[in-house]
Amino acid sequence: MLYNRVFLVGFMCSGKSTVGRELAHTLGWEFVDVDEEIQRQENNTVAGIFQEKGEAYFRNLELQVLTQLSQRNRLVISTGGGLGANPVAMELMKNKGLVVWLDIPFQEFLERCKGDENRPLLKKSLEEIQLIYQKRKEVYREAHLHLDATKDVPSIVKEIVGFLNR
Ligand SMILES: Nc1ncnc2c1ncn2[C@@H]1O[C@H](COP(=O)(O)OP(=O)(O)OP(=O)(O)O)[C@@H](O)[C@H]1O
Ligand SMILES: O=C(O)C1=C[C@@H](O)[C@@H](O)[C@H](O)C1
Ligand SMILES: [Mg+2]
Repeated sequence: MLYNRVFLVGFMCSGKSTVGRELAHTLGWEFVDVDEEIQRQENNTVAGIFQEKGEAYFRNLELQVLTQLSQRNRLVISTGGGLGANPVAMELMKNKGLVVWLDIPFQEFLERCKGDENRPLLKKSLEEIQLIYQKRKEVYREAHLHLDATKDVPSIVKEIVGFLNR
């Protein structure tokens, strides 16, 4: 296989954590979710880190954790919604593995994500979130593989495995 790592990127609630876990299981690889790894290292929630240390601190930590993880092999890495939209992170991921964009329409994001207390960005107005959604696509679209993430999880996993084995 050409790749040792798969990075999943996409907007909030596109399914990065859900698909990542299933994909790792199918490949027999390890799975790490960057948000969960940060929460473990900081012994705090994402919302708590944003509140107590600020967003810039969180964004810097995301990049550090991604760099550490990019040195491990046979690993599926689910990124946070903002990390995959950082051009520096995108460049790093593309050099280190297969980058997959899980793409969902804005409406689907609203339905899946509404009411989630642990996502600080959801405190912004709908107009602001929609702008962030549009802007992030400019970076997400640099991924190697662009998938319709409204499909069911097993179909998405199958597409990624098919691409890895092509
Ligand atoms: N393909 C899918 N079809 C239907 N529901 C899905 C699908 N993938 C994920 N979901 C659901 O959408 C919600 C968000 O999924 P998940 O937490 O995996 O997204 P995420 O991309 O990791 O979000 P975040 O950016 O906040 O980390 C969950 O309730 C999950 O069960
Ligand atoms: O879209 C974002 O900017 C974020 C998404 C989540 O995965 C977390 O990383 C955090 O809530 C920020
Ligand atoms: Mg997640």
